[in-house]
Order: sequence, then C-alpha cells, then structure tokens
Amino acid sequence: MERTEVYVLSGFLGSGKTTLLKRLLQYEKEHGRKVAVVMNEIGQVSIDSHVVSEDTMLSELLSGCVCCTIQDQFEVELYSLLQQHRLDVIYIETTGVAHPVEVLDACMSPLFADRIQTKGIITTVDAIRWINRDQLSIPLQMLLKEQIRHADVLIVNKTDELRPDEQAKLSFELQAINSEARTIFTTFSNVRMDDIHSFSRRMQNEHKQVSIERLRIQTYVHTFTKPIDLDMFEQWVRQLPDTIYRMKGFLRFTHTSGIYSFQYAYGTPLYMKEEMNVPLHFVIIGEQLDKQKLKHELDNIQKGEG
Ligand SMILES: Nc1nc2c(ncn2[C@@H]2O[C@H](COP(=O)(O)OP(=O)(O)OP(=O)(O)O)[C@@H](O)[C@H]2O)c(=O)[nH]1
Repeated sequence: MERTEVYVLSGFLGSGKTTLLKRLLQYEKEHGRKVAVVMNEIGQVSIDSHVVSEDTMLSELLSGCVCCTIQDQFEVELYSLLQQHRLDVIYIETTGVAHPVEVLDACMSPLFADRIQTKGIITTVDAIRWINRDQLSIPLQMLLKEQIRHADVLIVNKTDELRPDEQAKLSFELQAINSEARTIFTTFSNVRMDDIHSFSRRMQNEHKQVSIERLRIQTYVHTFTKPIDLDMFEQWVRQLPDTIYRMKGFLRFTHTSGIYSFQYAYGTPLYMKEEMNVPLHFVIIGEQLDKQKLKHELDNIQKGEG
C-alpha cells in the first residue's frame, strides 16, 4: 500500500503559512491528488478554513496546540483521516507557536506510523519579523530559530518589504542557522511548486529504499515480531546518541506477558502496560539516523544477541 505523504507547515504567526497552503492545494488539485488538511489554531475559532475547498478533507483542531496541549486529539484525528480516506497527502498547518519537531512527533503515532511518509518540514519566515526579532521575547526568538533550524525548505516571505541590502544579510543569518535547507525568497509565498516537491523527489531517486534519508529530522519505524529481552533493550537505549530526540512504540518482553507502551523523551524512558492488542511498531525520531544500523541493532535484540 502506498503511504500517505505528510508535510508539516511551520512558521511564526503571520509569516505566510496559509498563503502557501492555498498554493499547495491548488497544485494538488491540478494533479488530481487526494488531499487532507489538518489546521490547528490556538484560539477557539477557525480563521483560515475558508482557503480549503469542499473537495479537500479538512480537520480543524482548535483551542490548543497539536505539539503539546491537544496532542492526543491530533493523533485520533489523523488516525480517523487515514482510516476513512485513501489519501495521497496530508498538509498540517501548525499554529505559529508550534515547535516543528514536536509536531512531527505528534504525527508519528506507532498506531499508524507505518502508513505515512513524512516528507518534510516547510517553514515560512516573515522577513521583516526576522530582522526585528529583538522586539520578541527571548523564548519566542528561540522558537523562531528552532523553526528555521529544523526546516527542510525555508520560505523567506514578505521580501517586498525588504531593502536589497537586508536580503543579503538575512540570507547569511539563515544559512548560519540552517545551511542544508533549500532557501527560497518569496512574496506572498509564491514558490514554484516543483521547488517544494522536488527536494523529496530528488531524494527518492537517489535513495530508492529510504526516500527521506536526507531530511533534517528523520523517522524510522521498526516492527518487532517477537518478545524481546528487557535488559538488552535498556542497554541499547542507554548508548543512544542525543541526536535521537524521541522514541515510542509497543513492545513485548520475554520475562512477562502482555504488551507495553514505551515512551522516550530527552533521555528518559517510560514503560506502561497497554490494554489494547496493538501491532508492535516502534518509532524513532532524530537527526542523522543511521537506519540500517538501527534496524540491525533492533533485529539483534529480537534474536537475543543485542
Ligand atoms: N506584504 C506582504 N504581505 C503578505 C505576504 N505574504 C502574506 N502576506 C499577508 O500576511 C498576512 C498573514 O499571512 P498568512 O498566510 O495568513 O500567515 P500565517 O502564517 O498563516 O498566519 P497565522 O495563521 O496567524 O499563523 C496576510 O494578510 C497575507 O495576505 C508578502 O509576501 N508580503
């Protein structure tokens, strides 16, 4: 079964995410693809949902942020979208204050991680806001940087309001934070759609088996077929590099019956007994993932050779 592509649209408040989404939806329509949009607003009312036409599935999550307060609701919503429709692509428009890695984390539920393909994080940057970022609080300045740092495509928008000398300076500053992203300067988020989609297509050609190999934040989904030894697993967890941000999944252990849900964030693991009978998918999220090595190590743990 073809996996559903997932793009995360990140970017600060008012930077041009919705303007970009409109263009993306037009492009998908012209290419006859089946699309769903998940829109997240912190407030209680939806402001931008009118940009989504009736032939596109729309799921609105209001009054919270998918990366934190309403993560569970987001997971349920994605699950039902995937259950009910045969989708080519899902665009997730985040709130302006969402952390892109946390959003990606929220997408990668072990319940359906094997059915989606994370294609990338597209961050829109308000050029003027960036230049005047000193006016923002320190936490917001840090968030702005995080949104830039984790992007696969950086859309530097509102360049109509920039002076030419400012554009060069901005370009250097963004490069210093993220030199690997494809950076595109735009007004009204007017990008060539090929520039957005080609980065993942190019990677598909170069890495036929693992098409998202070069994304900055990568995900790896492993499926265990048998119970594993807890000590071996814990030993493996302890030696992981800190570029692995997050792991979660369902595990069976040799010393006990039943399924356990496993959560790992910032170096701390947590095990909980799971009541449902779920597949043993195990999701890893991080940077510079050596997927073959991870697979080999997890296979060895399952064989009892970890
Ligand atoms: N001058 C100028 N205005 C722009 C440009 N791009 C978008 N805008 C305007 O900026 C405002 C915000 O754009 P949106 O696309 O709604 O931004 P957003 O990131 O979705 O905003 P939030 O939903 O608040 O996070 C709108 O009024 C746009 O018309 C641009 O390149 N130049």
